[in-house]
Amino acid sequence: MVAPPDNDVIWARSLHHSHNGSPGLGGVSIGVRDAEILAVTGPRGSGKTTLLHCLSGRLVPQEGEVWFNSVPVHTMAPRVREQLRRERFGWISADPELVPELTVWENTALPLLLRGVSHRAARKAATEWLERLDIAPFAKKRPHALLQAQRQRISVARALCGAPTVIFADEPTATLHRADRAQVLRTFTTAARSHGITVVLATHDAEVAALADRTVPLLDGRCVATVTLPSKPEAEGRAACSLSV
Ligand SMILES: Nc1ncnc2c1ncn2[C@@H]1O[C@H](COP(=O)(O)OP(=O)(O)OP(=O)(O)O)[C@@H](O)[C@H]1O
Repeated sequence: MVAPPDNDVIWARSLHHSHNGSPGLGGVSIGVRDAEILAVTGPRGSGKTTLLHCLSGRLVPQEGEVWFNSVPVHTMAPRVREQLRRERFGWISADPELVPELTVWENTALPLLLRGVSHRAARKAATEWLERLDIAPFAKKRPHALLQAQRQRISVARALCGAPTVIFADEPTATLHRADRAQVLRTFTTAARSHGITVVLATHDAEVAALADRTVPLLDGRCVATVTLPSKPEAEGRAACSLSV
């Protein structure tokens, strides 16, 4: 095994994975730097979800390596991988995947409660994130009483509440209306940047990808290029434009 570069939080080499014979990934290598927002883009079926599942340890690739902070994930026992995901990663998908029996604040605080943080401290942290996402008034309600857009905000709050090292966001705003989408994404990316959270964001939406520092386009399960976006005022020092295949 080749050790990954020190400055990559997530590093993967030559990932291959097929789903019951249907090709998902055909040899993807990727490095995700500390505190960057990386967009994985591509049309439907290009392998974005499969890649995020492999990078986050949800799925073990049939071939290839995944490393997190220089620790191999692909060789971890399932329980260790699950612990890594619970303690260091956050996950947001297009479908909020909330626990229907729990209230909004309990759903938000879940990553902390699962780690044994006290109810009082977990509730305080959850309330802060719910306020930032403008859904604090619903804290005591259950998910079914909320609109889809509000439920999606809870799943964003839950991912941030766990103070993870990396958040994997798979089409996080695909089901939201345009105005909602812009606000949720702005809150999410601003929070990730201010807390130094690395984000791997899968999207087929160019407007969403434009919020990232760097874009990795996929096509038919392969990387076609890596694009570093022109530096923004808050991203001084990044390369103006680079292209590599
Ligand atoms: N559980 C599965 N069973 C069978 N085939 C699958 C499964 N999951 C993904 N695939 C196939 O793997 C390929 C990559 O799918 P994947 O969902 O990773 O792409 P994607 O870029 O995320 O697409 P989308 O934007 O539609 O979610 C597609 O051809 C898809 O049909």
